[in-house]
Parts: sequence; C-alpha cells; structure tokens
Amino acid sequence: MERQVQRLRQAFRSGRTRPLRFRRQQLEALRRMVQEREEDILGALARDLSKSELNAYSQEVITVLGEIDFVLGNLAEWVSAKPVKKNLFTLLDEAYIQPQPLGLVLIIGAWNYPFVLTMQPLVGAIAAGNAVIVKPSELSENTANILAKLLPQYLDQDLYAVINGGVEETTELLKQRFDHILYTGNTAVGKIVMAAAAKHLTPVTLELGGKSPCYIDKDCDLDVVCRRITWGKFMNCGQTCIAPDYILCEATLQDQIVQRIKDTVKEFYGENIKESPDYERIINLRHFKRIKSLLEGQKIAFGGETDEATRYIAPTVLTNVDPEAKVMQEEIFGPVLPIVPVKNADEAIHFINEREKPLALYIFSHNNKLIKQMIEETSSGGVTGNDVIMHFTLNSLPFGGVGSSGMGAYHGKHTFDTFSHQRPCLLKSLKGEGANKLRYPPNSQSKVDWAKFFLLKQFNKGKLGFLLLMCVAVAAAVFVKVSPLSVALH
Ligand SMILES: NC(=O)c1ccc[n+]([C@@H]2O[C@H](COP(=O)([O-])OP(=O)(O)OC[C@H]3O[C@@H](n4cnc5c(N)ncnc54)[C@H](O)[C@@H]3O)[C@@H](O)[C@H]2O)c1
Ligand SMILES: CCCCCCCCCCCCCCCC=O
Repeated sequence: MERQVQRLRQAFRSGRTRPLRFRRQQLEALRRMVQEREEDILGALARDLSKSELNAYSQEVITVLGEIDFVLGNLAEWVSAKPVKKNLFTLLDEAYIQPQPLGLVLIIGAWNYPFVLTMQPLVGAIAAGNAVIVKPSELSENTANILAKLLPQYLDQDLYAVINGGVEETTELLKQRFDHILYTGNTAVGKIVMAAAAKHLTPVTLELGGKSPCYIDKDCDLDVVCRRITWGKFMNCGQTCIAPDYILCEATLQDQIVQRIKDTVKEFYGENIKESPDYERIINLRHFKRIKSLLEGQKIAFGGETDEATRYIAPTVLTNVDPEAKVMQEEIFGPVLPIVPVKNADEAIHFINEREKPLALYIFSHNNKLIKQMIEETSSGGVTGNDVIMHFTLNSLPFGGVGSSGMGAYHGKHTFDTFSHQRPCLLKSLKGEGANKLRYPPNSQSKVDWAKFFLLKQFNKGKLGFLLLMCVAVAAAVFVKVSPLSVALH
C-alpha cells in the first residue's frame, strides 16, 4: 500500500496533471467509461442495493454525467488566475489568486449511493489536478469491484487508483500521508479518519450523517407535502444521508399526514410493495436488525412488515413518538418515519437546536416568513423549503454538513475548491525601492501617517485632501515604477 501511495505521489510530482488539456482528457475518459459501461455499473448497483436500472440511473449515473459536463464547461475559467483588489502600496503590481492542485488525495466512499458518492468527488479532484486514490465501501462490494475494474481501463493508471478493502485496509491506508481526505460515512468513523489525518496535518472533508428533521406547518398543502416526503424518505429504502429522518408537527396534523403518506405509498409502489421495482432493500442483515429493533415499543400507524430473508422493511410511519425513544436517538437510515408532536414552530426550533446539528433541515409551509425564520434560528448542513433532498441536485450549492454532520463541502465548483490550494500571488518589481523606505526602519510618525493612508486609506484632511493625496500617491507610484531613481516619500 505504501508503495502504491508513493507511486501515485511520484506521478503527481512529474507535473502531468497540471495542464488543463490533461485534466479535460481524463474527465472525458471518465465520461466515456460511464457511458460505455453503463450496464455494468447499473448491474452492480442492482446487486448491491436492489436498485432498479431506472432508479440507479436517475439517482446516481445522471448526477455523475451532469457533474462531468458541468466541470468540463467551466474548468478553463476555474483554473485561471483571478486578479484581486490592491492597496496603494501594490497598485502597479500583479496580485492574483492561482488555484493549484493539492497533490495526492484520498476519497473514501459510503455504500448507500456507492457510485455517485465516489465518482462525484473524483470528478472534482481530477479537475483540480490531483492524483487520487478511491476507497469505495466494502459493503457495496459489487460497485467497489466494478470501479476497481473499470477506472484503470479509462484513467491514467499512474495517477488514479482504486483500493478496495474493509476496516483493516482502510486503517492501513489512513496511516499514509495524503494532501486531502474526503470521507463519506458515519460520524464515529469520521472521527477516526480525522484523527488519522491529524497525524500528517492532512485537511479533511467529512461528509457525515445525522437526524434530518422535517417540520410541517399547519398552513400548507398536505397532499403535496406528503407526496414529497414519501418520495424522499422511502427512496433507496430510506438509506439516504439527507432523507427526512423524522417529522415535527402539531399533534392534530398527525392523522392527516399518516393517511396521505399511506395513500402516496400505495400510489408509488402499488398494493404489493415487495413487487415494486422502485422499492429497494436494506444493505445487509446488521442494518436490517438495527432498523427493525427501532420499531420495538412504538405505535406503528402503518407499515412495520419485515422479511429477514430478503432484508425487506415496509414503508413505516410511527406516531406520537417520545423524543426519548431509541428511534429518536440515532440516525434511522431506513424506511421508518417517526412523527413527534410539537406545539408550534417555536417548539420545533427549540427541539432542533437541543440536538446535534443535522445534515439537512426541511420546512414545509405556505408562509415564507416562517421558513426564513426557521432557517435563521437553526443550523444544519443544508436546507430545502417545501421539498426534500432537492438541494443535493443543485451543484451551485455547496453540499456538506456542519458540527457533527460534517465539515467542508463539495459539488460543482465547490469540489474543485475543496481539492485546490488557493495560492495568493503578488508579483512586484525590483524597481521603486524608494517607496519602500516607508516600511524600512527606522520608523517615524510621518511614516506611520503615510502607512495609514496607503493601507487604511485614513486621511484627516477632508475629502478633497484625500483625493489630492490619492493623485500624488498614484503619480508617485507611477514614477517609482518607471524611474530607476529612488523616490523618498517622506
Ligand atoms: N454526508 C453525506 O454525503 C453522506 C452520504 C452517504 C452517507 N452518509 C452517512 O454515512 C452513514 C452511512 O454510511 P456508513 O458509515 O454505514 O458507510 P460505510 O460502512 O460504507 O463506511 C464508510 C467508509 O468508511 C470506511 N470505514 C468503515 N469503518 C472504518 C474504520 N473503522 N476505519 C476506517 N474506515 C472505516 C468503510 O470502508 C467505507 O469506505 C450515515 O450516517 C449517512 O448519513 C453521509
Ligand atoms: C426521473 C427521476 C429523476 C430524479 C431526480 C432526483 C435525483 C435525486 C438524487 C438523489 C441522490 C441522493 C444522494 C444522497 C447522498 C447521501 O446519501
């Protein structure tokens, strides 16, 4: 493993990833891989998560293709140096920010959307000019294997590698030095990743989870609300990091919400949910048993059927859930939706703020002011008002958590920035040394006064005096720039 890391680092040092043309070639090759090997990719996702081809394509493949196209369309602009504002000391100098690759980066993916959660960061890491090791989740082993097989066929093998394995291999991998680590997964392992990264002072992006609340105000269209929540909660069998974890609403709304979600489940998945190609399965027996145990002692309004042999858990809604219940202590990550009654929006805000900061927050109301107020008075990784999940699809928005739901963000340009060093560059002339006397010792009050003018633009002679002095300063600066003679400014 150490040798492999060294090999990639060596290839990065060769400078091959620096030219825009090379990065574009690699991204185009990645796009070809997704297009040409679509069947293999969809097959792997079906075996891992019982995702139908259509669902796998629309939830994962589209996002990756969209991301590649978006990056290819904007990369020339992103890699270019960005001129910045200057002060009077540097008026005639060149000052700019030059994004540069960090080096060798590690992307550790999770199993629930195993294709998009590794490929989307990879797109940005390549775009930013890095060498990359991808470590897919061992729980979605078919996708992990297909990635290990396909990526080397399309990408430069010296610069991009897939390393497969479980805890042991990842632990070994984390001993190596990287220039950035982007980890997606649970919060407990996020701490392990961060501790390992700290040994090398490696910066991390942690895409973690949490319990994402969903507040339903009484002033809203419950038919629409429940359809949207049903979609986002039961998609991928509830195994979505930003799925609404639980509902907060006034007690009197519960029965109507239950009825509407029940009707929508029927509309979406039919009478026999088990037969629906749109309803997935729980990833493994451990998670199946964990989710099933969350139902113990709860009032099941509908659903609750399980089948261990196929790891099926029906869409399930729980009512009048006690905030102290087990189902409210951990991220559910399955098709179980508790409703916790609250008196009003203020109590909902209090409820949310008393707990760890979630990855997402959803607020449903006709009242935009209330939505804005709840956004203002709470904290979460992201927010969608009057819908769920959809902020994930907008690559102009940074995607990530806050507090225990993570740190850093990616998607679109944000991924490029995450994997780049924004290098500040100031290019001065060796001429004009006279002006520099101002900052060289010995210091004096008049030098400080000039410095205040040049750096703070503070001048005590009124607006006209300021303008006059500006002209003098610019003229002096021009003179300094063009003249080899030294100019004393004091
Ligand atoms: N924020 C996001 O974008 C996002 C996306 C998906 C999932 N999640 C969160 O991830 C969680 C579910 O994922 P998971 O954690 O079950 O996925 P997982 O079990 O696939 O683990 C994630 C990665 O961590 C590695 N790993 C596991 N144990 C490790 C250890 N002890 N040391 C080092 N590496 C280790 C795995 O090999 C895997 O690659 C949920 O909390 C979910 O909300 C977050
Ligand atoms: C024809 C259907 C179009 C569907 C478009 C909506 C796509 C939603 C993508 C959801 C992906 C969520 C990934 C979340 C990552 C965390 O787990």
